[in-house]
Amino acid sequence: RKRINTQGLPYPPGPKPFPIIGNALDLPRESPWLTYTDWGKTYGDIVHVQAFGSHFVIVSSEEVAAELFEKRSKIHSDRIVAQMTELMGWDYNTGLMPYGDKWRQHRRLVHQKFRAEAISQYHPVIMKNVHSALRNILATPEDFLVHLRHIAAATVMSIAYGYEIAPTNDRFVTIVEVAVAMLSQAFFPGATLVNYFPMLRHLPEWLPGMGFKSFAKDCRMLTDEIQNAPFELVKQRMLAGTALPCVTSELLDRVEPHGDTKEQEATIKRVCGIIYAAGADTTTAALSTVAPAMLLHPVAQKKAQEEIDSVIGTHMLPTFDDRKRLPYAEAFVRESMRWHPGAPLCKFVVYIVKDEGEACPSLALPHGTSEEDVYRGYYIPKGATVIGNTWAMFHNDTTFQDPDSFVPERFLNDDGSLKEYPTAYFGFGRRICPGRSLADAEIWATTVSVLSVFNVTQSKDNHRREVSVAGGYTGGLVSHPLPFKCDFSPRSKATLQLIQESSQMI
Ligand code: HEM
Repeated sequence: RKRINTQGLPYPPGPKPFPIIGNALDLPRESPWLTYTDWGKTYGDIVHVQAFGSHFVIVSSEEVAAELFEKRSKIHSDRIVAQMTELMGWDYNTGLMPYGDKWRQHRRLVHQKFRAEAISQYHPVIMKNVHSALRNILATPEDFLVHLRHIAAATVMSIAYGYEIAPTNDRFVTIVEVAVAMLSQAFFPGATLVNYFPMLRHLPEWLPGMGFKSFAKDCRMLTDEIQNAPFELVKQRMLAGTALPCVTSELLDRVEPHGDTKEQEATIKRVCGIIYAAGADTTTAALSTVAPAMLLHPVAQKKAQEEIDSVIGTHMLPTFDDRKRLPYAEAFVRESMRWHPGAPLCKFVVYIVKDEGEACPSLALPHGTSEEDVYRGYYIPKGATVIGNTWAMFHNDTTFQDPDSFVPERFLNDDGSLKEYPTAYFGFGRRICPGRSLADAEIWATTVSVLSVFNVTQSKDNHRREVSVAGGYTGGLVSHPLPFKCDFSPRSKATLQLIQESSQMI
């Protein structure tokens, strides 16, 4: 299909396309962020590639992101839905819906429940789950990643469904993890031919090359279950009078009996299904960065601990009321987010955590254009996929001097007060993550609580030699650290007691 450049203007610069297939052979199936970053260095902060008539624009600077995603948000807030997304049943997801009335309706509901002013109602559940993780880390420190990951899933399931997840292998959590992993394999351009040639979906499954069909069918069963299973559980509990207050029960209470109740319930199912799908795995990935951030940066770790000790003392665990009084700890949290941005639905490079640490690139969930646009004299067609390269923005040395180093001080003014914080971590413009205040609260509470009670250090072997940290991050739409070893030791007798007694604090 040929797309006409109606304005006769050049596309933004990029690698030279071949006839018909365009840059299809250049588009990487694996680790696209590496190639995109190289293109950014070669061609500039706005790059264009095309494949089989589909156009892709890659944005590598905050300046271009602000112009396209903020100032021109009316044009740059669509999503280009890959065929596989739909075939796998992921199109129920607010984040993957095209810009329009249905998206607005879903987004409004998520916003009502998760806007910044609404988050304090969730502080107790966040702290309860953080404290429980501290006790679990004390009991089985070797499973610290499991315990940190539990915080996100437990919090979001409690908020969405009033449901307490099992300590391990929870059924609902597992379904989301598997379905997100499947999406991550099939979502990005170049993952499968059906994303370029939608008509392939009509060919029979037994033909060679049609493996995507059974893959999509398996995933659809999971995406149906994500929406239905916890929703039905809440309905049963409401009938039995045992439901705990949660987003699902509150929205069900507001169902208009004289309206289309089926459609209203379907909307609630989709919205709550996405809170749990968008909010668990992403936050988990961010929380998992707490340990490498502390382990690899002992000086910053100690400085943050000294601040916590001097402001709160060693006989109390931090609370949200302390947040404003801990600027260095806040800067530590922000630097962890910059150093390893954990945007969802993005690909990260697998990296080895060496002593000095290496960062992971990420790409935020791509936007799409609903109209053609002209920027800096370049033509951007309607229906183009516009990708904000968060990692490139967080790791450019103009904004962040020596970007691969972990320096919390970069977020502090000379007087110790906090500087403004770049928000690209949570995406851009009208599609910016509506759950960001909740996620931010969880990341802060977890980091500061772990800092307050534990020293995180390198593990030692039987000969008391330090075990080198050989870990890394998984690839995929959401990236998690690969298992690695480190020691969590209570900082003192007082902090040991604090952890042990933390269950009585909320
Ligand atoms: C550390 C955790 C999280 C990160 C890094 C993150 C990041 C993001 C990013 C980068 C986007 C795409 C923004 C864009 O298109 O420009 C997004 C969208 C979204 N996020 Fe999050 N998120 C997190 C947690 C959450 C939580 C806790 C929730 C739910 C309560 C949530 C719900 C959503 C939804 C519904 C969308 C789709 C928004 C839309 O397309 O309009 N996220 N998130």
